[in-house]
Amino acid sequence: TRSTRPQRMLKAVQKNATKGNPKSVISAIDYFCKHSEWAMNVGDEKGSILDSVVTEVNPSTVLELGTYCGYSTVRIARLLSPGTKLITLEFNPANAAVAKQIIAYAGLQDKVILVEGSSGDLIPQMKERFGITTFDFIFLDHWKDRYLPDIKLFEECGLLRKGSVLLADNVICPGTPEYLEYVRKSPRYESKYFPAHLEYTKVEDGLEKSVFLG
Ligand SMILES: Nc1ncc2ncn(CCCCCNC(=O)c3cc(-c4ccc(F)cc4)cc(O)c3O)c2n1
Ligand SMILES: [Mg+2]
Repeated sequence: TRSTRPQRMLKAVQKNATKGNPKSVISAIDYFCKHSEWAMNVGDEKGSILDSVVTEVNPSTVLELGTYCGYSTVRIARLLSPGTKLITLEFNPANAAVAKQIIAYAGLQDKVILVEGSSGDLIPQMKERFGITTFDFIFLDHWKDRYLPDIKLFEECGLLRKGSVLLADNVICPGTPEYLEYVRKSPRYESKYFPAHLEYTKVEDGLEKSVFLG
């Protein structure tokens, strides 16, 4: 049967990247998406903004919603301090299987906990299953209509502390209007928009960074 796009992306990584070299894995995926097949990774332009926010926060506890093939997982994990792990949630088992192999190819498997399931089910389990009190950094890149219910879930579950940083992908394209309205209007968040483009295109998109004020 025909291979899937994530499987072809994995093949491109295994062919063009150097094992244990995260930067080469990132470049191989970006090359594949620019020259072979578009895929919904955060990409290099928005990825550089992601890098700068992760570096600035230097988080000890990290959560990613929507692993897909592991591109942003690799981008984040490569910047974490020794001993720090990131938890990434993916509900599609086939994508999770590809992501696991791409993360391992980058040599970052010891810095990543990949959990299969949906954010709505897993967020309330974070404390008991992973001993998390609060998250320092959260990257939202999953179902766009889950961004708002999930940020409210973070508040209800006491998973945010004064200074927790949430970074949301695709706030323009495909768009997350209710989420944007919430974080920009709420007195409990300080929000900032980083303009960019939809990965590998000239279409307008951007990242919204929201700091929880407690
Ligand atoms: N709740 C829950 N919990 C856990 C989960 N794990 C996975 N999922 C489901 C995630 C499904 C993929 C999400 N990502 C996107 O849909 C996405 C789309 C585009 C895009 C596409 C076509 C265009 F023409 C233009 C833009 C670009 C992006 O950068 C995107 O990130 C989960 N859900
Ligand atoms: Mg995205």
